[in-house]
Amino acid sequence: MNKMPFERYQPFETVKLDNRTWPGKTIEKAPIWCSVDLRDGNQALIEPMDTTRKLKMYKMLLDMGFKEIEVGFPSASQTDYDFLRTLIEEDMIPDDVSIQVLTQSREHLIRRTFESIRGAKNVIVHLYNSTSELQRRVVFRQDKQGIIDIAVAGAKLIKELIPTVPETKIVHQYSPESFTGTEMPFARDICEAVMDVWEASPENKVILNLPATVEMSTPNIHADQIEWFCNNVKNRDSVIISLHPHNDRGTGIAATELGLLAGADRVEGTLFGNGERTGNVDLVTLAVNMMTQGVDPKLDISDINNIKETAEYCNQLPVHQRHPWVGELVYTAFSGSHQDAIKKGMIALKANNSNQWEVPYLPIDPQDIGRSYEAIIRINSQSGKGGVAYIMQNDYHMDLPRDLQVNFSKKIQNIAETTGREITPQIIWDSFEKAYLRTTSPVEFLSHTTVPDTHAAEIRHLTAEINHFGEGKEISGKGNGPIAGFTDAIAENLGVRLSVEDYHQHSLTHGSDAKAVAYLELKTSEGETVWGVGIDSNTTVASIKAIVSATNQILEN
Ligand SMILES: CC(=O)SCCNC(=O)CCNC(=O)[C@H](O)C(C)(C)COP(=O)(O)OP(=O)(O)OC[C@H]1O[C@@H](n2cnc3c(N)ncnc32)[C@H](O)[C@@H]1OP(=O)(O)O
Ligand SMILES: CC(C)C(=O)C(=O)O
Repeated sequence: MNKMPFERYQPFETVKLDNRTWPGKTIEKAPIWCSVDLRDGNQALIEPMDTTRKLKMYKMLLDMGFKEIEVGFPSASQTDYDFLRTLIEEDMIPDDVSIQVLTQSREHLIRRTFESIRGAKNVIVHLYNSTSELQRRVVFRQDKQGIIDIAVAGAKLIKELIPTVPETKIVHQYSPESFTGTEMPFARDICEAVMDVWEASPENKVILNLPATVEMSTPNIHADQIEWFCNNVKNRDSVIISLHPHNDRGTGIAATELGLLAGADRVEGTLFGNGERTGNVDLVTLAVNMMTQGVDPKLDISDINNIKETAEYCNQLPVHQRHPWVGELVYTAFSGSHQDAIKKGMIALKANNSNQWEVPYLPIDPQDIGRSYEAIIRINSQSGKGGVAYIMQNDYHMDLPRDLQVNFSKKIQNIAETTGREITPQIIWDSFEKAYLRTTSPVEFLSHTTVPDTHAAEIRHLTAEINHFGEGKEISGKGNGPIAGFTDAIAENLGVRLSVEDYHQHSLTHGSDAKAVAYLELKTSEGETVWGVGIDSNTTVASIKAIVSATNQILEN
């Protein structure tokens, strides 16, 4: 085996943080959410959104309840600029919503940014420059002071330009881009230098956005960095600490949740995690995660399928079938023991009549976010009797007795193994009909009458009209009821000897056209078990049809 070149990489440096508090905390309220779909998400697309797509995304973000939306990098592209002008000129920004615009700390870009926001009511002007040791050395070739100078120059120009937009309330935001790759004391120093320019105060809070521009460490280190920063930045009550995690290591959600425990107030991210490389942190997952802990997420995710379809349209990228909370397969169990537990959990839930959700393998009620129960159980060769019984119950209202479940699931298992394919509810029903509902051929029941015996009141004589291999026939027998009388008639007239071992029935529908289903476990004279099932509006006839079905199985085998 080839050795992996691990020696080319260094472990990420830990943060010296005594008495960290985040491990013992829980998330108790939603953060301030800021969607960056139209900027960070958009800049990572194969084909950036056109105006139609941008508007569709923007409107959906509003519908979801976002109050802060980064609408673009207006100084970087004419499309972003024009889109912002459309939002402002066509009065498409609600009064309680702030639009956010990104700019590098470069004079011409900042000036153009201010031109783009003319006429808007609430704008977050988002200034950034990169601060990590690597970027300082390789990209900017500047020492720490040089990097602080870039940030301060941009901050000063922004302050200077505020009078040019008198109708606009400006909130300041600064990002030490690549924060997580920056020495913490330097990150603090550069942020404080910018805070000083903007005169941050409790009344004039500055947003300090601390990006994990590239996710490079385990989430606990991210949390330590955030807690360190919250503890060490001056005038904590004058700043809003914002997270901007990416997902390079696949732990963007964990890093964000731990970052919130560590003291952050705000989160920037995108729907389903679109964004550079492996994406920004996924705000939908974060919000639903919160809901699962009994916390109001303050975002409306009640129609997650629509959010997904819109995001897929706008981004022209699919959302994975296993994506948390939204993927096509995430509420579906294929494996037998999961299906059995889900089926029992759903029954228990109904019986408890409680509002609290509690079903094994289903961490939320799919209906709470607009998904259905339709696909929670699907059948393949990994499935067991519980799953098959669930489909019969859920899709066809047939509550199979346990021994029939065992008998039937073996047949389904056989089909699944032979075909190697998923077994749809329709195939399950067709197989059930073929196996147990064989009520028309070679024997078909037409009608029956019973009369009491003239000597023994408990004995009744039954006469039945049947079709037998296509020919009308009258058969008769006796017993203590119509079922016993019919099995006797079948034995005497057709030579098929059956004894009833077990009997279950329930109604299938309600109202005047109500039907009943009867499940009969019968034994042949050779001791073989045969299950027959009959459906009819008359419960006695349903049972007789079940005997007919068992008879037909024997006659045809
Ligand atoms: C982590 C993030 O996602 S940050 C956002 C990134 N998004 C984008 O880049 C999308 C939009 N960007 C663009 O369209 C372009 O990059 C523009 C219009 C902003 C700038 O274009 P250009 O000036 O032609 O080129 P380019 O981006 O290569 O400029 C790099 C220069 O800006 C400097 N620079 C980069 N970022 C910053 C910054 N935040 N503040 C100040 N200077 C910066 C670089 O050091 C470099 O300087 P140099 O030319 O002296 O070496
Ligand atoms: C501009 C900043 C916030 C950014 O997009 C990043 O660091 O990923």
